[in-house]
Amino acid sequence: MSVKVLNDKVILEHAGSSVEIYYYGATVTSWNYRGKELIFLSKKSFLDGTKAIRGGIPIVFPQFAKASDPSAETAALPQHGIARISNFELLEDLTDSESVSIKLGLSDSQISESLRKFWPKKFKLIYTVTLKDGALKTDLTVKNEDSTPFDFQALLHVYYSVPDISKLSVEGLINVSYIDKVNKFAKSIENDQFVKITQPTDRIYLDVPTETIKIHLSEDFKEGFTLQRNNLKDTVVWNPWIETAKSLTDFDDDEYKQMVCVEPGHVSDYVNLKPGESWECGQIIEYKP
Ligand SMILES: O=P(O)(O)OC[C@H]1O[C@H](O)[C@H](O)[C@@H](O)[C@@H]1O
Repeated sequence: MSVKVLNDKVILEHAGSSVEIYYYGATVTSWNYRGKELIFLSKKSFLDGTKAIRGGIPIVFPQFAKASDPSAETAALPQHGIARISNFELLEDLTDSESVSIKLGLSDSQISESLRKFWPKKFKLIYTVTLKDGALKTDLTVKNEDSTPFDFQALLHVYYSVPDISKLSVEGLINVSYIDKVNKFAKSIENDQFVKITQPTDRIYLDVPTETIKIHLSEDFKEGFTLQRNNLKDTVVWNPWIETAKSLTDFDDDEYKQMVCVEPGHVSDYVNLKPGESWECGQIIEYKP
């Protein structure tokens, strides 16, 4: 069990597994389970802090996508906000017999002037990443350190590594309403118990009541993940598929076959946080080999 602190990232090791977290965006870029990589990271991703990391688990805050309402407080921010393109600092590491974890922090004083002017709020983020045997837990706390309330959205943009997209299915979304971003933002209801990805997919599932979402990697449902969400009511499912993959400069043309994003978030409206108050959310991902 150990925590290795390097110049650009921290590596957690526990029971033959490891997790890598870059300071840039506090982005988890790898979860290696006893020799097997479980998290997708594009081979064309930038890792030098010049662009958001393409893959891993970027943190979306305080705005998901671009704000649709031009009067939103976060409307001037770039796509997916500030967190994924800012350098977090290591606050502490904590280990016990069952897990190893670190806390990373980001305050408004640590973000660039050019970003701060788009959202001039005083805030603090604390992000805790915990590795257990077969489980990865990530928790985010948002603190309002300003003198007035502010609005925000938050999402944990997990890119799962998928051996073969044609065998993948996501379970736990049946009967849930969703906004279909690839169909002019039309609202639909999910009819499938096992959602397959066979085309460009970009859906915001709203107010998902399911306690555990399952991501099946194999058709016999043996290998896969279970996802438990804390205080994240919505879930985005994204795969760019062929044409969008080709248009992304930091994503290889064929990589859409090896990934799926299942992203718990609070994105269908805003959280309004009062001065001095904190808001917490998180996820626990368990891997079943
Ligand atoms: O290309 P990015 O800014 O990293 O966004 C990647 C994707 O994130 C989310 O899944 C959104 O729902 C998609 O619309 C978006 O394309």
